[in-house]
Amino acid sequence: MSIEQILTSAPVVPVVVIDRLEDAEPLAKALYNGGLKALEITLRTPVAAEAVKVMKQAVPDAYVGTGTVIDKATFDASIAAGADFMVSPGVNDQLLELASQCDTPFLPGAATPSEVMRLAERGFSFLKFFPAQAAGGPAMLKSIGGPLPGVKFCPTGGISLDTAPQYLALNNVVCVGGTWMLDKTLIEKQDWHAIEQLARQASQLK
Ligand SMILES: O=C(O)C(=O)C[C@H](O)[C@H](O)COP(=O)(O)O
Repeated sequence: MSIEQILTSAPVVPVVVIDRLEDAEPLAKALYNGGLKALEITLRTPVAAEAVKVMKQAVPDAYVGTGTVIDKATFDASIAAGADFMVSPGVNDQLLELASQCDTPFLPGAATPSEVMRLAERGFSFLKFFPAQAAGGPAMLKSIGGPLPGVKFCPTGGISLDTAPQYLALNNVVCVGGTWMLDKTLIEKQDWHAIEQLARQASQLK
């Protein structure tokens, strides 16, 4: 399994912040049944690593990865949870070293041409562009694609249902990350049917 296969499995990667472990199974099923095949579970809450394990069992054909991988602790926690891939908002030397010794696909983050070039030099041809909207949005990515056409991106950060198509239209974008389908009120109410509908809407974006 490669990061390319994972990122091309659907146009949108939902970036999940999970607060209640009991939500993990129905939430994963709603997202997957709605057509979102790769799920990024941020390691920002106490139950996140356990939620990854639960989700992998609930939707065995999905790619369940971790997000907010920022240091050795979060890297190791991802491996221990059986993550199918790992996403970082940026990168550092320690993560590059850990990733080079590990088969699990890793998607580091970059927001400037120099960061993109350094990661391309290390062999990465797929990167997270974060924080997408704040770092210049589609115009910035289009500009980066001029001199650096070989690197493809999953822009994430501040992207909505309305702005996602502007990113997806670019040659150097494979998918976008977002949280808009994870409506907090619907999750609070455990309205999984409505979440599935939002996921389906996202999965049909072009
Ligand atoms: O946790 C990480 O590793 C991150 O990089 C942050 C996420 O990508 C953003 O939380 C996306 O959230 P929105 O801006 O609502 O789309």
